Amino acid sequence: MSRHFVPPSSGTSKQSTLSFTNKLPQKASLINSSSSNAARPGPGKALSGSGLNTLFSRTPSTGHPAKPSIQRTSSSLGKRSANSHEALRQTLHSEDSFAEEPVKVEEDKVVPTAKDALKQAVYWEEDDFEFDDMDLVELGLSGHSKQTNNAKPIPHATPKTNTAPPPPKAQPTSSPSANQWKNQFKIAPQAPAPPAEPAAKKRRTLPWKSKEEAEQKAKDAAELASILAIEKHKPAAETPRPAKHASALPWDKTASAVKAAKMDLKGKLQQQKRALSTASMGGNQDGKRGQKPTRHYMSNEQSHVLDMVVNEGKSVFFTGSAGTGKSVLLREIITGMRKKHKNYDSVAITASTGLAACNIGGVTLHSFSGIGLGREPVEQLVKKIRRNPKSKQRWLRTKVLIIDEISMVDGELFDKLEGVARTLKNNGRPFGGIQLVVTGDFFQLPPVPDNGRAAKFAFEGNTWSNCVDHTILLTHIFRQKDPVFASMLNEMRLGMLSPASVANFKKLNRKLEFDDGLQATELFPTRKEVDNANNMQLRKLTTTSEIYTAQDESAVLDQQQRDKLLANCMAPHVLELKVGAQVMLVKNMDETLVNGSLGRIVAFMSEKTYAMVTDEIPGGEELLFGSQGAEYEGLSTKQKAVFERYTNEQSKTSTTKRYPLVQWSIADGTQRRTLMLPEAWKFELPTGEIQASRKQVPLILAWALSIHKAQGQTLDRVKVDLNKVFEKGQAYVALSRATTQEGLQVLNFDARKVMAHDKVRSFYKSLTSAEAAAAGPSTSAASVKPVANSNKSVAKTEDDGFPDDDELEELHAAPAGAKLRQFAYS
Ligand SMILES: Nc1ncnc2c1ncn2[C@@H]1O[C@H](COP(=O)(O)OP(=O)(O)OP(=O)(O)O)[C@@H](O)[C@H]1O
Repeated sequence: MSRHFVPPSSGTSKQSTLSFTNKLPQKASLINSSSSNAARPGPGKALSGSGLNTLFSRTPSTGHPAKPSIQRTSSSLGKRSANSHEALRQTLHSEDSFAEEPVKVEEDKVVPTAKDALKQAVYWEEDDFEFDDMDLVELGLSGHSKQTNNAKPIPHATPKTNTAPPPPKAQPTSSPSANQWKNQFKIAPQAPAPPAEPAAKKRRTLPWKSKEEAEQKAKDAAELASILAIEKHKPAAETPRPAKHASALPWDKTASAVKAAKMDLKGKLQQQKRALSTASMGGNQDGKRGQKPTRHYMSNEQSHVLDMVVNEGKSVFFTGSAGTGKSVLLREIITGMRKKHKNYDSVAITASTGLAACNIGGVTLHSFSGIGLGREPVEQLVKKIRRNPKSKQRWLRTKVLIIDEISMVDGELFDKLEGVARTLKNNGRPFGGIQLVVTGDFFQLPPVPDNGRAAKFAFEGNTWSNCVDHTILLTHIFRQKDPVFASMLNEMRLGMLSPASVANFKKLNRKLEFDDGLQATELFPTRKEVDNANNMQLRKLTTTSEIYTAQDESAVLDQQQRDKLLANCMAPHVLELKVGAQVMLVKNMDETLVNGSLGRIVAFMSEKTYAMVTDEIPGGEELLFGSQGAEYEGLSTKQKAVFERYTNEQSKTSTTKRYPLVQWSIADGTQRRTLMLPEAWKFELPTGEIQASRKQVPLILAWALSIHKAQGQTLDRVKVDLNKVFEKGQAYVALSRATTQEGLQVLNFDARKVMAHDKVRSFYKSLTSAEAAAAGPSTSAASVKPVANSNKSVAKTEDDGFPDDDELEELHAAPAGAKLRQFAYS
């Protein structure tokens, strides 16, 4: 049965209360007595508790309770607290403790009046029950009760007292009370047992981890050695304290605490290392976790847009010619929006093509919206989405919709999505109140025609002007530093070339030669042309092929869907490489090795050999692959061992996993070699759900590249044959990848091939600069126009049938004609 400090009020409540209040003054007065000799009180007798006196008495000056002195020994504490607590226990537990009874007064003592005593007893302050004091009471009592074996625990308001704390021995314990106790009182010293190291197990580890681990082990060993050196000199009388409450001093640590600290440190160092490598890696896909893009300082116009979008929450379309930093700005916006909107799926990141979506860690607009081909009227599309809870939730949760490469989004599709958003969100504002962040350059690749219907540009959509608060033109070109070249490209973009620019472009019809032997990457409209060109070059090499097959995974898609989605990945499923092959990096690695960097394979080797060559043998890498070469006989024993290891790896029978060692030609003219290990690409929905992932060596053959894949890239060496270019915008996209005229070769330049849409030209005439837009809106969202939807054909299934990037390539490459339209949509 539980016992109550205050008697229960049922039945004789009035009497009980009375007897308690009458009794309290005399007990309380004695609690505050300064007598050090505790008189054992009998039932109803006066209580003198020195232990409690210590705890609750106030210092005259401050009126606060005096803290227990830490110089006390455990025996004195035990005795005093035992006396006081036993007295208190007996008083409180005695059946007549709260009975009305005349107060017995000792003659030589000043007897306080009931009022005075009550005052002293009741007027405790908040900090009278500080943690230390409370713990001490509990420990003193319990410790004593264990020792004497006859005292019962004091009934307590909390069930804590039911747990008997350990006796005051120096063994570490997890009980906070015991730790508290030990931290406050000196205990007979005990020699710490020598740390028993568990038998070292042979750890299995990946080969490429060995270098990292060796470094880590050396650091850990040094740290442990320094700790142990200090441990040697620590005072023998000290008792090791439990790790949880140990001081920061190394000699206060137990062997297990040292080990725990070591593990902790190791974890932290690894975390730091991961963070560092993550920060230095530039992502071309996953903006929120894993790879992060190289950060740039935003220009004024980029900052204006960033501010408008992130801080002011404006719906914005920002555009500008190739190389004005739209993609860089978009990545900053995504980062800002993710910070602003804590819910992961509030910000939907989409693009018109799979590749562009992959570049910003998003999904295609079609995939996000769940409308399949989107040919039905809005009402039917809404029904379709409502039938799919995932699509519906995506729409309902979306607060911000980001669309990259808007030039390839059809105007009708844009209108339909606007209608869908308004209906699903049950919100009459443009796009159902979703903030739109749209970017792209309408002078670049246009939307593909749909089922024989000429495609409209998104800006031609009925709802475009209502949905976009600001349309902003970025004007500073980062990619081409040469103003003449930048202006040549700008004229070409508008399809209005001056005779001087035509002459300059014609001058670029010459063969490019580079000291490093690398060729300019030729850009073609179709993937077929690209594959032919690359394979032809690869076959010319007499070295042995090394095949890398991607590790593709998906927990939610079937194989066909997964393969279709992963076809948008820059890294191919199967990659055939040879020593001497020209390759392009398809992921940002650091400041100098970026998406688009060009290099040549110089060797294939295991990570272990690479680590030995680069770290253990001074100049080993240079000896193996440098221009000097190496005379075997002149090498040291260590060098010979590595060379033999490397040679063995090259044999056909070797099963060691080897990776390509690439010699990169950096833009500043320097060279650099790196061993290329597999990297991961993840395709995620706005909810963060991973649809599919690919792990592959981040390289592609780079003698040739499709214009479609090149869109968005910055390349130092480019070759374009304009005879092969058909679609408006293609020539501009291809030529504007180049950073310099020196790095650009143009075959068959013809001004008539450089075409621009009149509609696009007039649309751009209406745009304002970023600074002007920051001053006020250029278009206003007044009222929402109804969306006309007349196409009644039925789509197959959700996300099914929309042309993938290969098909888009074909469509862009084709001269206008029905044949390819059928290919895409039939
Ligand atoms: N604020 C900046 N500071 C320095 N360099 C920048 C900045 N913004 C962009 N760049 C550089 O300019 C080049 C082009 O940038 P980006 O690819 O973002 O342009 P873009 O407008 O998206 O081009 P495109 O339309 O051709 O895809 C890149 O090399 C990029 O690193």
